[in-house]
Amino acid sequence: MSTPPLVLDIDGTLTRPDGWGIDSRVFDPLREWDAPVVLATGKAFPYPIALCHFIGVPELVVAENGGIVYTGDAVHVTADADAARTVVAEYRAAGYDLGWGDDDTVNRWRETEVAVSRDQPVELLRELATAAGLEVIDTGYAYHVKDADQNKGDGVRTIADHVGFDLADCVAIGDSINDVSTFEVVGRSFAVANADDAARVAADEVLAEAHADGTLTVLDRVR
Ligand SMILES: O=C(O)COP(=O)(O)O
Ligand SMILES: [Mg+2]
Repeated sequence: MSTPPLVLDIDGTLTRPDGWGIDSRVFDPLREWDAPVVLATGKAFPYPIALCHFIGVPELVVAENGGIVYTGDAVHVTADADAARTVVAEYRAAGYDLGWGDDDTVNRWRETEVAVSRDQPVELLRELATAAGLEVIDTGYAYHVKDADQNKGDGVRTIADHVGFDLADCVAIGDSINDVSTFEVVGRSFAVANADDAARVAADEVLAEAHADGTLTVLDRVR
């Protein structure tokens, strides 16, 4: 059997056992992976691009939960942030804050949604988002105010079509609700042990190992 293309979430999936920072053990196996490696994340576009660059693999990226898709030769923008920015402005006007400090590097380059820190109260945010026809998803790393149509799975499909690999051959690994749409489009899906309930239910298999330990286990098994 040939090496399968990979679709990898970042936070919770490539992270160290404490949940923060990339586990350096993933760098070499990914750089040497003999098939496409797609990073599919909720983070803003520059983060997964930089990670591909520093791993040393071609840039194939789904960012902002599917709002931005990079096929290696074209950027596809599938959503816009106007409605989410309005919701967040209302949230602020009610006395709340996004929780990232003045410079807000979490949202500075974000084009199609807005992320709010999980240490901020979510009830009013959800209410305002629902009233605007948007949703709030909790990835375990941030609340994302976004268009409900925007998802990672559609972005993965766009990349597979452009690059020319078969989704049925792909192996995906993830940890949260924003990976469910990815799990639905690929051939085989794995949730790491730290995954939330939505990811556990959607995955073909829930791993015994957490974070990068789980991901490294899968890489060993499917290589
Ligand atoms: O941006 C987040 O909240 C989580 O990022 P992830 O999709 O790479 O886990
Ligand atoms: Mg994640």
